[in-house]
Amino acid sequence: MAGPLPFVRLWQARGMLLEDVWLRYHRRGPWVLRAAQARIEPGEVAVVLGRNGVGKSTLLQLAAGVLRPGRGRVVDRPRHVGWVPERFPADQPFTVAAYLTAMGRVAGLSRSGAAREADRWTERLGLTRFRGVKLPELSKGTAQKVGLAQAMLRRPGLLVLDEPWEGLDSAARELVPALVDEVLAAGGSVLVSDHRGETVRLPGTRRWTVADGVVTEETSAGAEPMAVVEVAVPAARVAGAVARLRAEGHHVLRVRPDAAPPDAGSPEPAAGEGVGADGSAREVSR
Ligand SMILES: Nc1ncnc2c1ncn2[C@@H]1O[C@H](COP(=O)(O)OP(=O)(O)OP(=O)(O)O)[C@@H](O)[C@H]1O
Repeated sequence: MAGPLPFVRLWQARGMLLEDVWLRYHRRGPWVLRAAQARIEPGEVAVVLGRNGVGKSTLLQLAAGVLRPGRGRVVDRPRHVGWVPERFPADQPFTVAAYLTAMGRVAGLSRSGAAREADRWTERLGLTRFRGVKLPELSKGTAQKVGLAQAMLRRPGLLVLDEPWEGLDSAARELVPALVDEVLAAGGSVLVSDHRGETVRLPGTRRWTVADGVVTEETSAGAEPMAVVEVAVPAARVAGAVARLRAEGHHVLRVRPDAAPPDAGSPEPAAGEGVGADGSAREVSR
């Protein structure tokens, strides 16, 4: 008998909710957002749309916890949030390696864990030769990559990307969908603003449109009830199976490489089986 089969589970999860959120920058200033209401589920991408200056960045910063609402609240924000601002603040006197290691520590990693993840992401984003370079000396595109790396140091339950393609070279732009996929595959969610239409390359199911202070949400899944399915596939065919599930519109949230399905003898799991009592379920079907 071959080794254990990878194990994929489908579930209905509870997501993050912006509940009646209002924000203005000054006490007597105009409200930038009024009574914003939006939800995102684990394993989903929400694309934030709207014309320049309408409040997309403001909405993303509220979701990320960078800004606090004047009224209303953000419910069930994941513990680890990766925030990539539109412009990485490179005016800090650290080298790339020192900055990323320090950010890993801020994210709660151990000293060795922070150094290891800083190394891993430096390499992954093609920043190795900039390790010893100070942030203010970086080009805008390289600094943006440092911004991406810091957001991924501790795998985020919510990754917030403000115009992530701005300023990146084409090789780095190709990486963005892969990073998004990784966050989704681990059961996280992704919020992304994009005025260039690059999000067609992402498996986006929700659209949050901001206009005149109001957020309107659309989702292709709508309020449809979600089915719970567990799928075991031979290890060598994981990539193809995941690609097919995605192509059919399912959300693949995580592949567990070494778990045996608990009900391998039962081809039709009972309704509701696997729904996240232990929070470990990892795939949504619609
Ligand atoms: N720190 C701030 N202080 C005061 N006003 C601000 C601040 N940040 C943003 N604003 C204002 O809030 C409104 C929304 O700005 P925001 O940056 O959220 O829009 P946006 O849709 O992301 O714009 P863009 O597409 O140009 O990035 C704008 O009128 C902007 O001038």
